[in-house]
This record gives sequence, structure tokens and C-alpha cells, in this order.
Amino acid sequence: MAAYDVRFKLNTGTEIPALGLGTWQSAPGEVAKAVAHAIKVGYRHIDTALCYGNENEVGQGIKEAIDSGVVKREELFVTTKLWCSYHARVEEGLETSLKNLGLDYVDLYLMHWPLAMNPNGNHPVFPKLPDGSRDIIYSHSHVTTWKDMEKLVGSGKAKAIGVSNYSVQYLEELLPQSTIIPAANQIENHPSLPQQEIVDYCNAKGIHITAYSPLGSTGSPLFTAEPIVAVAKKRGVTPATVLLSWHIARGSSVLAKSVTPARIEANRADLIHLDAEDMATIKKYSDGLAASKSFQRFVFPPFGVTFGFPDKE
Ligand SMILES: NC(=O)C1=CN([C@@H]2O[C@H](COP(=O)(O)OP(=O)(O)OC[C@H]3O[C@@H](n4cnc5c(N)ncnc54)[C@H](OP(=O)(O)O)[C@@H]3O)[C@@H](O)[C@H]2O)C=CC1
Ligand SMILES: O=C[C@H](O)[C@@H](O)[C@@H](O)[C@H](O)C(=O)O
Repeated sequence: MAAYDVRFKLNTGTEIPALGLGTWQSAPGEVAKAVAHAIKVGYRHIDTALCYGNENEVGQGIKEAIDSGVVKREELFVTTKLWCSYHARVEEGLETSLKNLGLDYVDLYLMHWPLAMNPNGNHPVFPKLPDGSRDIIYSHSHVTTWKDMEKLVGSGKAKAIGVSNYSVQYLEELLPQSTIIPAANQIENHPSLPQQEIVDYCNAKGIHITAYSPLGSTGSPLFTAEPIVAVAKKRGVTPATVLLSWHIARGSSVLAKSVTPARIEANRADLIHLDAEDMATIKKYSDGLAASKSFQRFVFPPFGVTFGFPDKE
């Protein structure tokens, strides 16, 4: 099977396509085109979030692809996320996203970060206190939010629910109190931040891992890491291909953001099956970073909370 055709089974029984199109920071005027193009060239998995402010355009791209006959809705896997200022009004969060997207349901609805922000603050998405810090409601537990998310599943409007940015510590708080085990945990993941402890924990619990910022996010800084370049040379592919293919070899799905048609195409078409030797080369690199405590985390918003991430303790 071609690497771009790989799918992974979720604990709901549904399959998630290994490669998804990321849309964070995809600019207005660009993202609808990127989504439509991605679907046209074979992507079946699209990732967005309420806080990206682009669900509307993502929905337009999906509609364009469906209207042109390229794909049927049921062939797509669409993920969106509950934003922090909606933790105390989960159903409203989902309804808002569905309306923005122009969809009747999403395939996966994730709690974006395990932290509630003030729904009545000075901004609907990024409320802040007078001192400039984020307006967080510490008394609202992520477990309460999850219990409200569990209620969504029966509605059919979220086919599966999951979490994002969860550490082992937070999952250990959540799982004993859950009725539904999260279908997925979407986390930052790449050879410079392998998060092996959370990947192993989720694998053991039947929670699928989806990797975000696989290229190191904006400007793709991971392309120059020497072992990635070495594997790329050996396999005759680009560093981007190695970084994306690494997740598929680990059993994780991976989100690659691009608004550039040629990159959208290559990120899918060039995917390969990395072999044991390739994986060992990359593991050696990750192990070296672990030993020198020099993991690189590119996405760490200023919540003022470590989320139990070992590299931030
Ligand atoms: N749950 C969460 O908290 C988070 C979720 N995410 C999700 O994961 C997705 C991916 O992560 P993201 O942080 O966006 O970053 P990525 O690691 O996907 O990197 C995106 C950057 O790489 C560039 N790029 C893409 N493909 C190539 C290529 N083949 N060659 C050279 N450059 C390339 C893009 O440029 P260009 O677009 O100009 O082509 C963009 O600058 C997000 O878009 C979002 O959907 C991301 C962060 C946090
Ligand atoms: O999904 C991507 C990221 O998590 C992003 O949503 C956050 O970093 C957000 O911009 C924030 O500032 O909290």
C-alpha cells in the first residue's frame, strides 16, 4: 500500500487517514483554495479549529470539492476543536464550529487545550486580564469539560471525541473519570520532540496519536537537522518527506500545513515507508536530544501553565 493511502483505526472503529491537511495560520483568501486543492489531489483528512478563525473558509473549500464531484462528505475526515473560552459551553462550541464549517457533523471533535478561559472576558477567543495575562478559569476542570464533550457523541454531530495537548499527567487525571476514552490525542510531535512517554501511554490505552507541527511549524526549521537530511539523501526524498513519513511509521497520523499547491501535492505524493534503519538513525538523533535535555517545542502558547509536559517541568 502506498504510504499516502495508510489509515489508522480509532477506538470507535472508524479509520483516520494518516495524512491530514493542517490549516492553522493559513491566511484568509488562501485556505479555501488550499483545502479544495488538497482534496482534489487526494487528501481525505482536514484539520481546523474554532480559534484559527478560518473554519468558514475551510468549509468553503470542502464545499467546493464536494460540489465539483471530487469527493462525498462521508469520504472526508474533518477534525475541529473546542476552544478554551468554550469549555463551559461545549455544545455551543460545537454548534458554532458546525455553522462556521457548513457541516452537519465533524468526524473528530477535540478539546484543544485542557484549560478553560473566561467565556465573558474582554475578547471572545483570547480574553486577557488587565496585566496582559490570559484570562483563565482555574476552577473549571478539564475533566468537567470532557464529561460535557461525552454528551455530544449521541447527537451524531461529533462522530468521535478526543483531546489535544494532553500529557500523561493530564490523561491520568482524565481517564479514571471518563466514560469514553478519547479517540485521539493531537500533540506536537517530531524527531526534535518525540514525546515518547505520551506516545507509549496513548498506544497502551488505545488513544490514537495525531502529530502536529511535524515540520517544526512556521518556516519549517527542522529541515536542516543533520540526521533528517542524511535519511532524505539516502532515500532520495526531501527532509519534509522524511519528517512526515516518520509518523506513519510510528503508527500516528500527521498534519502538514501548507497553502502552496506544489507543497500540498508533494507532502502527500512523496510519502514513503521508512525502514528500520531510517527509524534507528532518527531515534539516535532524538535520544541525543533527550540526553542533552535539548528537545525543541515550537508551540507553547502563553497560558502560564506547563500542562505536565516533561520538557517544561
Ligand atoms: N492542536 C494544536 O494545538 C495544534 C494543531 N496544529 C495543527 O497541525 C497543523 C500543522 O502544524 P503547523 O504548526 O501548521 O506546522 P507544520 O509543521 O505543518 O509547518 C507548516 C510550515 O511549513 C511550510 N511547509 C509545508 N510543507 C512544506 C514543504 N513541503 N516544503 C517546505 N515548506 C513546507 C508551510 O508553508 P506554506 O504554507 O507557506 O507552504 C508552513 O510555513 C496545523 O496547521 C494545525 O492544523 C498545529 C499546532 C498546534
Ligand atoms: O492549534 C494551534 C495552536 O494550539 C494555537 O491554536 C494556539 O497556539 C493559539 O494560537 C494560542 O495562542 O493559544
